[in-house]
Amino acid sequence: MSACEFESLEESLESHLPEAELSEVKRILFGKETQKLDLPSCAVSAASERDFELKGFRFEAAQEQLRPPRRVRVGLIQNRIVLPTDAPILDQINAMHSRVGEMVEVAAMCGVNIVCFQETWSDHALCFLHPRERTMDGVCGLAKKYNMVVVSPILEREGLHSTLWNTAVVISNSGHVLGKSRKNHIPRIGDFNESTYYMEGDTGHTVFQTQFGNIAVNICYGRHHPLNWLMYSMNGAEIIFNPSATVGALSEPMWSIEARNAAIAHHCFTCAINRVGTEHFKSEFTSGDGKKAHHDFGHFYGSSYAAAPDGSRSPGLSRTRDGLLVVEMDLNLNRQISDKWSFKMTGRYSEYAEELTKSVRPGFKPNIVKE
Ligand SMILES: NC(=O)NCCC(=O)O
Repeated sequence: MSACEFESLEESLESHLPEAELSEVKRILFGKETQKLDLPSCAVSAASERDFELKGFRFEAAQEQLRPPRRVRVGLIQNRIVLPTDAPILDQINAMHSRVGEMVEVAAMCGVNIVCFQETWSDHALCFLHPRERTMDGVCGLAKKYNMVVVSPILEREGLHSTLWNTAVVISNSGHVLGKSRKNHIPRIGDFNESTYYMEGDTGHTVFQTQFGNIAVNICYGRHHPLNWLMYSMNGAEIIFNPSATVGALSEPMWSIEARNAAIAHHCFTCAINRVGTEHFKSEFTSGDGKKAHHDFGHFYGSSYAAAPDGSRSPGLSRTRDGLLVVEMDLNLNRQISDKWSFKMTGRYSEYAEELTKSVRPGFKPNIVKE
């Protein structure tokens, strides 16, 4: 079986482990079990007709006496490209818009309040040639129509000098652009040599206050930087989205750990969304890493999931299919876990800040005791 045919870790465990062992394995691997959401039958049949996976799970929090629950439904959308990479650009754009549009419609049927698409969802190559406004108009319309906050990661072309940023635009459920978060760590690894075309983001660690909670966006490669997650959380993020585009050979063993670890470390929810499929390019390319010239990046393995501050995580979407993951989270869980584990209270942040500042200054001498 090739890497792009293997459906998912969960499916493999379920089909091979005896029932009694399966629940223990899942408890140890995935934490407290997330309950399946009862999704409306119109949504289930629409997803099946439109040929994408639909899954829904709930993270529970304890009932509190002084605060009502703060339940939010989040939708994570992963999708493959619709047309080949050499189809006319406008056809590719339109096809992608209608594909994602029909998935958002199903998210609305499922009562989703905040939806997040994968990194540069309307495609890297397209966005270069494609004025941002066109993408934005359509997405703002969806946000307003469905009363949904939309996190829309795009390629942003800015200003007279055409600076290119890898940006997530956050659109309020009113249909207005609330703001944007630019990718602040740009990869220089393998075929992801993005530093040749994107600038390092300059929007800091912005958090967006929405009707459904305070959200932030840590784009793709930013998830490898623990301090990046920390800073979104320091600014009050209750849910941090990680729209990504990454391939199996490079990052798959890290995928299930990084966003989940951030949820644990910062008492917040995190949502990791990855592209899916293998995309072929007519022209061969190399990335100066000793590999032979090739026509694709490898397999984008999907596997989008959400993680909670108590260390639990939802099952992932498929590694091979388009999908919508609906996750209900009670944001009260963040403070409940913070009261229990107190990482924010016990963290020695001013001490780290002081030592860190010294360590990046010229002449820094590491604190090592030698015999
Ligand atoms: N899109 C992107 O930043 N990819 C880099 C590879 C990775 O971080 O897994």
